[in-house]
Amino acid sequence: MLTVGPVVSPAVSRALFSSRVNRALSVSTGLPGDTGMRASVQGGAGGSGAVRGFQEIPHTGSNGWINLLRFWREGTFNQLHKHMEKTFNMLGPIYRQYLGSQSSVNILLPGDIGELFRSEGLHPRRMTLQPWATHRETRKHSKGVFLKNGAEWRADRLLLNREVMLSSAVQRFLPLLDEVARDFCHLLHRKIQMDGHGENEHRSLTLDPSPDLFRFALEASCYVLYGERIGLFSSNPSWESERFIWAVERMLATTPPLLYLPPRLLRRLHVPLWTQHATAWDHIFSHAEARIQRGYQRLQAESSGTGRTVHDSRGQFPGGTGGSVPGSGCQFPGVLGQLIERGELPLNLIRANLTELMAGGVDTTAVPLQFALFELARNPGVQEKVRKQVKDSWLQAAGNPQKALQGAPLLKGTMKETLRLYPVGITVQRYPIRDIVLQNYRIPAGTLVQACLYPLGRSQDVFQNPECFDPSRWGGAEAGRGRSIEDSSMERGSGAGFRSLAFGFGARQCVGRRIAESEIQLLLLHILRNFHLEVSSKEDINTKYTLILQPESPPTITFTTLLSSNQTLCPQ
Ligand code: HEM
Repeated sequence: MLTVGPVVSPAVSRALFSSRVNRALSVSTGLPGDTGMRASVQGGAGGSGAVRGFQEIPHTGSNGWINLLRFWREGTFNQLHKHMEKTFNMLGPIYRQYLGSQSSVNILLPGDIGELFRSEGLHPRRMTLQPWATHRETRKHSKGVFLKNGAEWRADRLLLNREVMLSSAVQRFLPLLDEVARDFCHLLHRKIQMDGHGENEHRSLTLDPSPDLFRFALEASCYVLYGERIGLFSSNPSWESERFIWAVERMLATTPPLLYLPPRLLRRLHVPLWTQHATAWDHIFSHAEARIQRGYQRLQAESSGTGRTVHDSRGQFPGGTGGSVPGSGCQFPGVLGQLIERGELPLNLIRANLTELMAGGVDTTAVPLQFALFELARNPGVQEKVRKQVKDSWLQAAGNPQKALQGAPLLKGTMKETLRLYPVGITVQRYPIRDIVLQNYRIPAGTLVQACLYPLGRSQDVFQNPECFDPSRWGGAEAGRGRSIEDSSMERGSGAGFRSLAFGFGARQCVGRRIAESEIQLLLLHILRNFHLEVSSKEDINTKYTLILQPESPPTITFTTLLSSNQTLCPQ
């Protein structure tokens, strides 16, 4: 459903855009195009469906198409996070955003966000990424949990949770991720030995670690999903994996501008943006398909002679013979093996979900690692504090990765602090299933509401000294050393549990959360044990939004060795 507004010249619309509240032009009838639902109009000027008395929620211009044109012309799409922050500063903690055919209510305060999540219902819904859905429909691919809704979503999700979210699952994959994180450090040691300078024990090398971080994330994902290493740290990593990393980046970068336009029309018109988007997805699917086939065949080969049966009554991978047993039981066969073995999820859905996990699992972990290394490098005091805890914990844990992480809560604090300042997804969205009241405005059920994480993480109303990178604000400094700096404000404000939301919330939160948390923390743990980090400039890093938040140009870091490569191998 479109938002209807009067036609105005660009100059006039620009002026209106920057005005505080544009009530004069608001003749909006409208509701979220995305839901296809029309929530009841509650009255008030413009009838946008959310009223306090007869006031409309503040907004920055009610014609979504004019706003869209302006965003396009001014290049706002890749600065959407900054645009949101500015708009909150201008209009207060709630505003309505009209963009193309979509309208959303944007909020920022933890108390309001808590209220939103309390009304998400049994089958929470996010904004549909229509370009992704259109790609699946045109190529006749099944959808995975990211794109499904309702009871269908829940059924798949419960099966996936068992393989990747439960603590028993984490125990299975943690050693694999630990192995990949150590290998990353060996690779870095080799590079420093070859190309670095300085004394034997303390050699340094300045480099952009991003390409290796992306390889790390893909290697780690594949190990967990397929139970198999793919050799990305070897001297000649496979070309198809490099292409996969490139394809995920293209797919993400082409998504935001397509979100507000009708993808089916763009497809029919062969608009280049759509073609690029669809081609990127095709690469992602063919890479995932090849991996799944290989994994399946390997599982069959490994299982021959064991006498257990695969539950294959609900479908078969083309080319697979079916009926054999994956895994001998003593080795983790990867999420793929586990799902096949259980036989509860049809094979087309295993394929759909593993492809989503692959696509969702690389940039989302590599990018926060870029930011975390940068922040640790430009805050040497923080770096030392975290390193000290890590080293003590590592000694205590005697090489057990789970114990090592438990004993170093500042690592978790580092990850949370990184995601506070640089949330991968700049918003989390929900459609409340009942009317809710936020800031005294009534929001009808079915309205798209966005919790805006980037402005939230940088808000002085929510965090003390938000500009400071301080992992101990989340607790975890040495025991008995007093309270974290957030303690007092947590008690003061409402919604204390809704400040750290980078992985979303509740039943629909990120299904890859445990994988990502383990990957990020283990890599930081091994890097801090092995290397000292420095940056040449302490200037803030510029960021861009390409569906996820990324550095505009990847930070360059100087790594200096603290341990020799041999010492990394030893548990202590
Ligand atoms: C730091 C890393 C990551 C962050 C910050 C992140 C963030 C998010 C967020 C905010 C959501 C939406 C949650 C909600 O609506 O409440 C989400 C969903 C999802 N994420 Fe992640 N993610 C990360 C890593 C991963 C990884 C490693 C994978 C795959 C292995 C993954 C796969 C998914 C999938 C499939 C969904 C959809 C879940 C559903 O709708 O049921 N993510 N993620």
